[in-house]
Amino acid sequence: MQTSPTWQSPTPHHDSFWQVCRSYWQLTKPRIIPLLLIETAASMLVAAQGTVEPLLLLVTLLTGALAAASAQSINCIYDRDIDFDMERTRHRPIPSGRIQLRDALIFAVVLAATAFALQTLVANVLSATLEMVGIAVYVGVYTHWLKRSSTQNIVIGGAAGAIPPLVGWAAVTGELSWAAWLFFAIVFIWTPPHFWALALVIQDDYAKVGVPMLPVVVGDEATAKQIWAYTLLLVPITLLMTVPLHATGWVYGAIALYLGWIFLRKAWDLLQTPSDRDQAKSLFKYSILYMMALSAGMVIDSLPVTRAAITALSQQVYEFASVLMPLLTGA
Ligand code: HEM
Ligand SMILES: CC(C)=CCC/C(C)=C/CC/C(C)=C/COP(=O)(O)OP(=O)(O)O
Repeated sequence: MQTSPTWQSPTPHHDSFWQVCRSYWQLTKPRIIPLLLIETAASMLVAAQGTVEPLLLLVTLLTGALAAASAQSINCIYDRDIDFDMERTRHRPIPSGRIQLRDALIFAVVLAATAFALQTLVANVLSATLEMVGIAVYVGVYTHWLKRSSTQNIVIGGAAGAIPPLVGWAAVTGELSWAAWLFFAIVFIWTPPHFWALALVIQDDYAKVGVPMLPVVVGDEATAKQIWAYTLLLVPITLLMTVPLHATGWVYGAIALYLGWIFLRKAWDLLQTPSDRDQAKSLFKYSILYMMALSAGMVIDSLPVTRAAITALSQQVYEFASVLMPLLTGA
């Protein structure tokens, strides 16, 4: 691993117990984890058609959080040099010396081992293994291999963030279906617009430490074009959940279409003014809301109460039509 010449292991701190807990909490980059868990839960509910055993749901979300926290901790160890050099990340626990490398590594290994053991015990070995694959892809493919060497770093490495839906599906069914892989594809295609919108805003930081994030290398306009292309691909892909897969119904289909329309409009606006940072920031924020709402749409759609309401409604429409049609046709 290369470390920049400015980084030196800082003098250890002598913090109180609660300060130490806070530092370990920060090491896990906790603000990103809830969305990964929302994806996992949505996938579980779609797989189980609305009713999941509470213990299975709880344990899968807990182990998912532990695995993601482990992955982020290892990322913080690996990236300590560039994190020290970037304003935005300088105050993270390792660059600021609040957590030592060895302690962070032990913490990450304990989290991963606990996640694997608990998930195998309560769910199954496939979902537990997928969590470990998530860590391996984020650390090995994204952080080590691509982050510092390719503009496609977050496209290929972004596969890590798309693994939670696979974990959720496997936890419920013990296998991976087309619908599980489609949910994976949705997050995979969503990641570039999500991250590049933010990267447009914070590109100077990445440029300073030589990380070749797309806008740093190709500029604002080419990045906005890529964002537009991925968004254009994303919206129809989300609809495949309903037709032809029938993993979700029309309620989700309508929600996906509405959310996708807003995403497309925002990506289009950015394409018109690629260097408008407010536009990029707005798209980044919306991308998070989009993924939350899309997952919520899947959950609402899969609930037994929604399914029952749709069945009752379509029966009413059918009855109404069978009364109306003879009147209209004069039969
Ligand atoms: C390789 C893929 C990804 C990269 C490089 C990336 C990068 C980032 C960065 C740099 C931030 C700003 C965080 C900060 O200021 O410390 C962020 C925010 C965020 N990311 Fe991503 N992200 C990726 C994929 C994902 C995925 C898959 C999810 C979840 C499904 C996700 C969810 C979030 C959320 C919820 C935030 C907002 C956190 C906040 O409240 O500040 N990201 N992302
Ligand atoms: C199933 C499982 C365990 C999945 C884990 C996947 C995972 C942790 C995805 C998170 C992706 C992410 C937020 C990257 C941040 O990039 P960065 O670290 O380069 O950002 P930085 O510039 O803020 O350091």
